Amino acid sequence: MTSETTNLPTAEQIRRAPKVLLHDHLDGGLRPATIVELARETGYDGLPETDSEKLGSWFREAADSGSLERYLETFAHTCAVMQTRDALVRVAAECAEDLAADGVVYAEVRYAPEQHLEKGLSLEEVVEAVNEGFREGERRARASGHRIRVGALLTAMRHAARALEIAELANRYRDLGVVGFDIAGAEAGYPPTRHLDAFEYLKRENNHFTIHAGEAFGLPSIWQALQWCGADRLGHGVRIIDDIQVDDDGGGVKLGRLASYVRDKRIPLEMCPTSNLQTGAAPSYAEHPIGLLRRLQFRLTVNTDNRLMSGTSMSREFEHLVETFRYTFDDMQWFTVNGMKSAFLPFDERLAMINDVIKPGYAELKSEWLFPKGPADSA
Ligand SMILES: O=c1[nH]cnc2c1ncn2[C@@H]1O[C@H](CO)[C@@H](O)[C@H]1O
Ligand SMILES: [Zn+2]
Repeated sequence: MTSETTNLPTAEQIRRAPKVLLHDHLDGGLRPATIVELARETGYDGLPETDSEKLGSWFREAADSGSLERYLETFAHTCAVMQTRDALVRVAAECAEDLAADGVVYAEVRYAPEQHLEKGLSLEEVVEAVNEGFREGERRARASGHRIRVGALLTAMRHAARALEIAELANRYRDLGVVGFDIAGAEAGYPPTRHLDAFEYLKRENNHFTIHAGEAFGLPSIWQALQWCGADRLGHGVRIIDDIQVDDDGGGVKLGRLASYVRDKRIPLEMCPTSNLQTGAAPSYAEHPIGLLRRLQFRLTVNTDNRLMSGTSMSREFEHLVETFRYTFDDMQWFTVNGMKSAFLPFDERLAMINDVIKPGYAELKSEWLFPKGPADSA
């Protein structure tokens, strides 16, 4: 057998490993250079920096605020340049391309259509432009040797009052590129039950939704999202650890009723470690609840949340986890299979992705240590 050290995935192997992403915001993942260009083209003069490198740093620093509310303020600039059809197509195409280049084989990318109406687009035009961009990005990825499938999640903003309308939109575009629904925005003061009508509508339509809950607010938010609203998954959900008691010596662990329910029912948790560090939902990678929840075998998935604001990617999230928790390829595969199991795709397609793409991909990576590297490998 190989030693533990040689068994740890390298950064390059992590990038090549097939990955599944369920929680990524379209307006949180723009390339800085694209923001600069779109601002110039569309006449937006509110950017804090016009040099793309400085702008990238500005987003990371401004988002690193320790508060979700301050973190969310940075989205004003990305949304400002995503108000035309062409801009939305471009941003969506680049998103799919960037994810594919990072080894993501399946992604659900979310955005709030209601935030892209300032220049006269209708909700339908927004959805169609983003879908067109995703299809274009998938084609470009394929042309450069990567395969990715991208589905859209339509988000309603929790402080606003358009959730039912957006849920109906998600239902109308079901099977046409939209795979589900979500609510996002400031959590404290905006409980998920404010939008109960939207969730009840989607349930009657046999549709899928996830809810941002248990990020900036604790157990009541998770409880409402699951037991009142009926969420299929939880965006973040890290505060579920408030319902788990660990003995001082780290030995005994006791789950409360809600934590037991989440684990027993295999409710998928969309973990976004770097984002949680920035908003103050977790103090450090080492102390991030993902470590404990992984040991307790909750159904965890690894996600980026906002690649621009967090200066991250799926590979980088896994690099941090490998470094912190010494996760192996088996752990990576476990998270990835969990992601695919929890996707809002039909069951047969999820199974095929697991058996025909994910498992063979990890088997190949795990076998690499058997074959000594030769000169051909450096090509
Ligand atoms: O981690 C998060 N928690 C809550 N809301 C978020 C998070 N990241 C982004 N958004 C919000 O979702 C909107 C649609 O994509 C973004 O504009 C942002 O306001
Ligand atoms: Zn999010």
